[in-house]
Amino acid sequence: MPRVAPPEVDRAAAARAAVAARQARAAVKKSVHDRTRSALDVVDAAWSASAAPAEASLRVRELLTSIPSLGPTRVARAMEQLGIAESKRVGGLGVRQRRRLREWLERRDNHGGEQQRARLVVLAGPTAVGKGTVSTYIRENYPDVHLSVSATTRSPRPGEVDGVNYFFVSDEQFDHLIETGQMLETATVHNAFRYGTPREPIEEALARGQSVLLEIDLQGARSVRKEMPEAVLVFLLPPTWDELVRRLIGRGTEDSVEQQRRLETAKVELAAQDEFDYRVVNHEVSQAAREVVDLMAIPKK
Ligand SMILES: Nc1nc2c(ncn2[C@@H]2O[C@H](COP(=O)(O)OP(=O)(O)O)[C@@H](O)[C@H]2O)c(=O)[nH]1
Ligand SMILES: Nc1ncnc2c1ncn2[C@@H]1O[C@H](COP(=O)(O)OP(=O)(O)O)[C@@H](O)[C@H]1O
Repeated sequence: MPRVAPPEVDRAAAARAAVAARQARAAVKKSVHDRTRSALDVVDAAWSASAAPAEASLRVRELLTSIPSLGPTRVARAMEQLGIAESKRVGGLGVRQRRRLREWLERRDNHGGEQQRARLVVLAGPTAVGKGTVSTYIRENYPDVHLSVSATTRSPRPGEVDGVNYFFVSDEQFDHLIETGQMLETATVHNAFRYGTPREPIEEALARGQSVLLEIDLQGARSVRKEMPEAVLVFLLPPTWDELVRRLIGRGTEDSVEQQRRLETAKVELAAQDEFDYRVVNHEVSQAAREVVDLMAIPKK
């Protein structure tokens, strides 16, 4: 996307923004909260119509290391997760990079600047409610969340990439993964193929301090709860039953017999929603995604 040249500088606003920039660079006297708010001001100022060179030319790395509690290593890791190159300046951020950076700073701020405890969140819900859509949104917009990649014995659909959407394995390979203790949970879904969650990438992500999202079926959610009681279970709900039916039919990936079968299963699954810690209604994808990500930050009930 071509970058739009910033409109002419408004002097008063530029001066205000410059103050915000100085604050962001100033000594580490202020609280983490204040510093995080200043950093947010700088990000906004660099992007506002009145962008002043002071904010725009500041490197993101410098901006982040100006926040106490964020050392160079943590900053480098955060920038990698946020998809921001090491040398990037605040004024040179793309729209999505800026949004991710803002959200990341906002979330840190909401938790008093402390590195939040990494959480394992399980997202389940009836067929076609939008689990895949919400998870994809989270993968693309919240890069500091680790999305677990499941193994499955089903074949890839057009456009699906091995290692990104799933690890596509044979029945024998799936057996081997189970026998060697590499799976956190497995289930046969829709009476068809086997699916399972590899254990090691999850443990590694949690050890790094990264929260993890599993998008799995109801049986899988129950197994994870047994194995890891500290996991947070989130049930994604459709706004209405009719909307669920519309989404299933609208997706057009199943024939009408399979659709009926899945809707019967959906009724059973909806009846299990009380087993979950939280319910999120998927009215709108970005909102539902945010609600799920926010749950990674609050203590388990
Ligand atoms: N238990 C379990 N279920 C999974 C896992 N991965 C995916 N699933 C579930 O398997 C079901 C089928 O997924 P998929 O083949 O992508 O088809 P779709 O849901 O029809 O798009 C969905 O309900 C997923 O939530 C896993 O690792 N474990
Ligand atoms: N919030 C939403 N509003 C409208 N349509 C949605 C929403 N979330 C998902 N969808 C659509 O509903 C269909 C089913 O979503 P999908 O992510 O495949 O469901 P699941 O993974 O739960 O089976 C898709 O066509 C998707 O584009």
